[in-house]
Amino acid sequence: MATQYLKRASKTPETETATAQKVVNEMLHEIETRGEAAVREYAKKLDKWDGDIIMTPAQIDQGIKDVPASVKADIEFAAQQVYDFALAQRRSLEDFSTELYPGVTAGQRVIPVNVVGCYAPAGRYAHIASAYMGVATAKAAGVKSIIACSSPFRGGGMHPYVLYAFKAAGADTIMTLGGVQAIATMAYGLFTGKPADVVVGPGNKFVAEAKRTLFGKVGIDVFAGPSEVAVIADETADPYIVASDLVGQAEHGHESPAWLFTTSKALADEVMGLVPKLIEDLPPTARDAAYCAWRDYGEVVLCDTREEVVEVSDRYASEHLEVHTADLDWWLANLTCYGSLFLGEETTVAFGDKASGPNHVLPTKGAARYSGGLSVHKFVKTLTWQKMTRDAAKRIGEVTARISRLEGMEAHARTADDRLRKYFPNETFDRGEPVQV
Ligand SMILES: NC(=O)C1=CN([C@@H]2O[C@H](COP(=O)(O)OP(=O)(O)OC[C@H]3O[C@@H](n4cnc5c(N)ncnc54)[C@H](O)[C@@H]3O)[C@@H](O)[C@H]2O)C=CC1
Ligand SMILES: O=C(O)[C@@H](O)CS(=O)(=O)O
Ligand SMILES: [Zn+2]
Repeated sequence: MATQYLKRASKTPETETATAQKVVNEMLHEIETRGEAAVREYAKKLDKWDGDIIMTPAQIDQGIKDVPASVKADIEFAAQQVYDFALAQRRSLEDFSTELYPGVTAGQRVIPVNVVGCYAPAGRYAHIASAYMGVATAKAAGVKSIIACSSPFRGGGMHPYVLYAFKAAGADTIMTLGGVQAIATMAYGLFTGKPADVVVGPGNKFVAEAKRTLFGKVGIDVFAGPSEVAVIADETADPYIVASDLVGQAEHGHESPAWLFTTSKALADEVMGLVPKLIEDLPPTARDAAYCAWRDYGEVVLCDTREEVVEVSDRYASEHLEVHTADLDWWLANLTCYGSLFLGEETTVAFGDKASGPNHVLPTKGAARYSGGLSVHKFVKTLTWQKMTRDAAKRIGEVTARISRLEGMEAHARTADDRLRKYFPNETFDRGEPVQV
């Protein structure tokens, strides 16, 4: 396969994993052992926060009192888009029952989990959109108790717009806590007495590792760490728009990969020329992040054919994937690994990040090979049930007894025997040879 790296990264999304895991394991051990006291210590040490953890209604009102009406309107619009998309997802999931064999009825119920924890990051930027991405989706799923956490913003309390977004989307409890200590608090039910059944939300490498480590004790949405973007572009693409979209996501942080996969050398050359200029033109926080991200993680891959591009792109399984090419339907039909797909120049990752509707909490580090992003599905359980008539137990009971004995499981077999004997005392059945060992 003829692929050529016109720019190769010195780091991969896995580069920082081991360091983060070490920090997270130590913190989780401390929090598991010493509980709320350890959480308060980390909040003070890492985020300079020693105020209340759970916000009272009066503190919430005070925190949002100066949010301008126009900001409220934008947040409400975007939160509604996310809620409506999630509600459409919820409606696509149906309870059903079916007769599998005469007299054997089985079905599924789709029901929400009881308690969820939603995290919205606020280290480098105030992630207003992440606040409604989690909470509005949990609300659409029908979750009764939604606990929301975001870190104190730059040494102060919770950012007022993040707070407003939590409240507008319908959070029941709001806590001023960031990072590992927030994720652990929600998972263990510290301060609230309500351990979350599922903890969701994006975050930096520490947040993502904390969720990964706690998975099992608590459900999680997906490994949603430092943002990634990939753009697929052919000779029909606009190099300026492509470069702008790569830089648009590289501003997330030092560890945010931006990848270009293309069949056009001319386009690749133009984009590589433009990206540093666009980065140079950014304000300081964004410039610093995007500069390091492009330097360490940026890649440009040139392929001969679009089939090769699909292969490369599926291997990277980027969190966000934009396609700027002719024949968009072909790409939609052929690409299989991405967190969310943005087809055509008219849409862009930022639209999905903030306001279009499909969720922006998405898989990173290759997790898109096996999972999509946050959706209503992550907040519901598909539970199965069954019942049967006595007549149906005849056939099912016989097969069960025989298979149980073939497995060496005599006690299982006897539960079937008992029923056959009780319901059909005058009949004989082939129930297999009793297990002797
Ligand atoms: N995959 C996805 O769906 C999304 C990912 N993101 C990503 O979320 C991330 C947000 O990161 P941040 O701005 O940092 O906010 P954050 O809220 O995730 O992290 C801030 C917290 O990190 C903790 N922390 C900082 N340094 C630490 C250290 N040395 N040891 C232990 N804990 C430490 C602090 O407690 C602080 O509260 C970005 O990487 C962004 O790309 C954002 C939105 C969506
Ligand atoms: O990684 C992501 O999903 C982010 O790009 C979302 S946001 O830009 O932080 O809203
Ligand atoms: Zn983004």
